Amino acid sequence: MRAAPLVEAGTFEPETRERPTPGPSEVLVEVSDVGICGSDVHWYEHGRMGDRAVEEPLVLGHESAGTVVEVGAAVDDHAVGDAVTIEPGVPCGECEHCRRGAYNLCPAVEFMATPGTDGAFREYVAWPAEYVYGLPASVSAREGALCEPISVGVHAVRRAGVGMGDSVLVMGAGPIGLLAADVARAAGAADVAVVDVVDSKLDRALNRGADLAIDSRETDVAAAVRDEFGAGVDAAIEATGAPPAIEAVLDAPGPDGTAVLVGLAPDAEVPVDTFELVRRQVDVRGSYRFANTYPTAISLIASGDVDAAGIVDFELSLDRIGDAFGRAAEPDVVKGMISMG
Ligand SMILES: NC(=O)c1ccc[n+]([C@@H]2O[C@H](COP(=O)([O-])OP(=O)(O)OC[C@H]3O[C@@H](n4cnc5c(N)ncnc54)[C@H](O)[C@@H]3O)[C@@H](O)[C@H]2O)c1
Ligand SMILES: C[C@@H](O)[C@H](N)C(=O)O
Repeated sequence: MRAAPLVEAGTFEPETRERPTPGPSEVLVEVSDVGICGSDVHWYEHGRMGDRAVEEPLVLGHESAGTVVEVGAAVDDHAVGDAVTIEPGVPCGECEHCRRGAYNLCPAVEFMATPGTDGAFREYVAWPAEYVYGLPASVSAREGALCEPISVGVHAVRRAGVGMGDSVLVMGAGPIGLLAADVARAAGAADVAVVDVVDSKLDRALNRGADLAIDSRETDVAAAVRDEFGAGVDAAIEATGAPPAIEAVLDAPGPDGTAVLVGLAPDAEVPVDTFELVRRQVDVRGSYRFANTYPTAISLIASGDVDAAGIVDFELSLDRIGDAFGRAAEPDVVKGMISMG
């Protein structure tokens, strides 16, 4: 099979590998569509993420879908020919977090496209059937692959406790922000405001149904929030990782509101006005990856509540993976994808 591992920062070395054989509880998926995530671009540009480095060739890509072509002997809920999406993290199933259902916090999780666990920029993936989900005919493989970033949005919206009639501020109109905005609306939000610093992304947020798009280069977000929502929003979701944006998100909720931090800012220091957070009794919550979200993500696409296809700017074939990563890093691109065909 064809695979395109990253061998060092900036270099993919496409190669031919042996097609994997699924274990008894696994299925073999012929991959058709894979999204390029910001974390893939980070690995590509830097060859490392924090203290983890690419020391062996690493296949990137963890937003994937395709067709089942083989099933292990113990698998009875998938059949050859099923259209499926693959959840990229396989937790241990035994630790305290796994046992209480919060398997996104499993310290032993094997997550695609991190050192030791190859991702999906390859023709075939053998994966535990438990983390492979059937797609209805109304959901394309391209959309199915995007169940992964939708899952990040579903988890964030659940963490935010968004309910009917709520006002929600989403910071960032990248894939996570745009999809989280759709999910918040589906959860019942009456008002959704999206903030970004790129014109085309603000336009895209409005075209997808945001009630308000705030350009934080020109507008003070706190003032805009007070103008529009009085004391503040019910929930604010941070999906940029930019320190000023994190500050604004902590400032956006009104009394008893919630701020959910999704964006990653590994080395940043962010000033926090704890007095204000206490006075307004704001819940500040982290949101890490996702757990038990794939069925919800699939039904949100099928119902039309989440426009997954609408975030995609381009799809290139695997042999153009270097070009695709170059384009994916451009500021006005929301989502690039690789097609394996
Ligand atoms: N917690 C998790 O499990 C998890 C999962 C996936 C992604 N992430 C993180 O979430 C964040 C969003 O992911 P993404 O893939 O959408 O990233 P992205 O970089 O594609 O999108 C971020 C958006 O924020 C905008 N932005 C940058 N600075 C801003 C500012 N000061 N004010 C307003 N907008 C600003 C950018 O223009 C861009 O549209 C990233 O930090 C990513 O690492 C976290
Ligand atoms: C959750 C996933 O999308 C994220 N990029 C991660 O690696 O954690």
